Amino acid sequence: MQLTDLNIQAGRQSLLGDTTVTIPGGKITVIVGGSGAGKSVLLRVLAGLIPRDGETLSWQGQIQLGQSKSEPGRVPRVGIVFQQFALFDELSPLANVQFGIDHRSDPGAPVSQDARQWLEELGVPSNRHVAQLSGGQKQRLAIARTLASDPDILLYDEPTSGLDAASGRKVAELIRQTQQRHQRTSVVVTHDYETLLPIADEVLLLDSAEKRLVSIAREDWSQIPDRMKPVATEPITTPDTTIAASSLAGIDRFVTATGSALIAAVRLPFDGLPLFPRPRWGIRFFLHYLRLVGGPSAWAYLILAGLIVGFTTTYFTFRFLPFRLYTQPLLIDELLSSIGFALYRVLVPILATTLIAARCGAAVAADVGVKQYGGQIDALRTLGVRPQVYLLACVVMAFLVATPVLEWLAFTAAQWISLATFVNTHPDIGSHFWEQHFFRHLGDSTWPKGWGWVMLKNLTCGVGTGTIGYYRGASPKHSAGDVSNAITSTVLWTTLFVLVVHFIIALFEF
Ligand SMILES: Nc1ncnc2c1ncn2[C@@H]1O[C@H](COP(=O)(O)OP(=O)(O)OP(=O)(O)O)[C@@H](O)[C@H]1O
Repeated sequence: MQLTDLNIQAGRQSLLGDTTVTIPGGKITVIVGGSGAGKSVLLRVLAGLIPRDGETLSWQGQIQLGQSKSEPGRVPRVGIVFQQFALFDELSPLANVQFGIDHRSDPGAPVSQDARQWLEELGVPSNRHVAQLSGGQKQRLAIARTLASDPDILLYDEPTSGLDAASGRKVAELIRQTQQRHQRTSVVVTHDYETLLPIADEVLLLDSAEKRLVSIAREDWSQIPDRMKPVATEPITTPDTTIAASSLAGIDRFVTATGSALIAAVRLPFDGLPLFPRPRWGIRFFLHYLRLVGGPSAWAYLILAGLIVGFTTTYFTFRFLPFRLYTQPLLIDELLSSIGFALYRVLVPILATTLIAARCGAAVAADVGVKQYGGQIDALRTLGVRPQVYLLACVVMAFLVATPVLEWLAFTAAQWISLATFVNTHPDIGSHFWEQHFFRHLGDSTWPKGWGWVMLKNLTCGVGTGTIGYYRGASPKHSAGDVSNAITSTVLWTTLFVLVVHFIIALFEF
């Protein structure tokens, strides 16, 4: 791997200036440096996770990754073992590794070993949930998943951090063994030089005073502790949120930062392509989001909402009718058909889509936000998967299916309670009269007149809610507070979006 004139900035602070260095292929290079020197940022630049013109982090220069070992013309795959592991928590250890295998750099190449063999090789129990694994086991699982995806270059970010000395040595040994067995170019960044220098073929020091990567000859390794100095940080400038309208990256950043449903909707067909590199993972993610958006807890919400609106409209319309004794016999059929019309075309759609926007939008923002904060979205990228393909496309499809179903549940409940209320308050008239008139303005009770308008509202609100939730969740997250802010702003934006959609559609509908 060849780095030429590499410059990296974090805000106004320069982390690396005009650095030219070669990282030897097929060997372990350990990059050491003081805390805050920029080791993790450098690794993320090498992994392709930081755009050149990022908001707070940016870089210039050339990074030549060399040749792919399996296919000389192809850009080499860079795999990364993240400091915080970035495992898919909702999947089992076995499924985490299987995901790596299914998205390996060369899908046509034979699989060297199956997921169970990878877990056995790296000593990870397969019968436990990811959350129940120890730090060392998670670290080994992260290594297994990355190796299973068959990268050409393997990056390790602080692989021994958070481990005791004995576990740290085991992980170091494991890196050495896997290197010998699988012959990958490996780059390890660490400040734990005592544990990791013994496995190094080459050592580079990220010299924070010189802002350079300096190669340290083996005979000088003993001087490393003295040359590693913690770095005084400069304040990070507030990002300039100006939209670079001309560049797609600028649009991407704007959409991610604001969850702008309109722009996202225009981009949606492009974001979703190619649809699912591996269909079975697409179906798995789709079912995950379908459960999240349209699962039984959502049914309870919508049925309850339908019951409330169906009861109040039917009961109070007749209860507070002026001069009821005289007017009711004249108006009762008209009122019933108006109630049916208002419930079907306006009240239930608004109530249902607003509830879906708040509840399901927040659920998606939380799910995607945690994936962003926990590094799972970056992990997807380094496994060669565009997160929009599995996450955004599946979120939107889940909303397309769930929104009409939830709205139908709410309307069925509203219809049922309206009938029950009417029969109870007008026992002498009965249910047949209700049935005749409730649907009078709607025609058929199975495909009522105007179902196309209702569907348009449902689908527009569903797609908008899903995209806003996704993009708010996927915006950069530096703390748990950012996840919480994304959820709050999703609720604000999705409910506003839904109300605006209803207002605009109503202008054409009536
Ligand atoms: N997303 C970001 N936006 C702005 N600045 C950042 C960002 N991430 C890191 N930095 C800054 O870049 C500098 C280097 O951070 P980095 O995490 O790479 O340090 P490190 O060498 O890995 O340190 P440590 O060993 O303590 O983990 C720090 O000053 C940090 O504040």
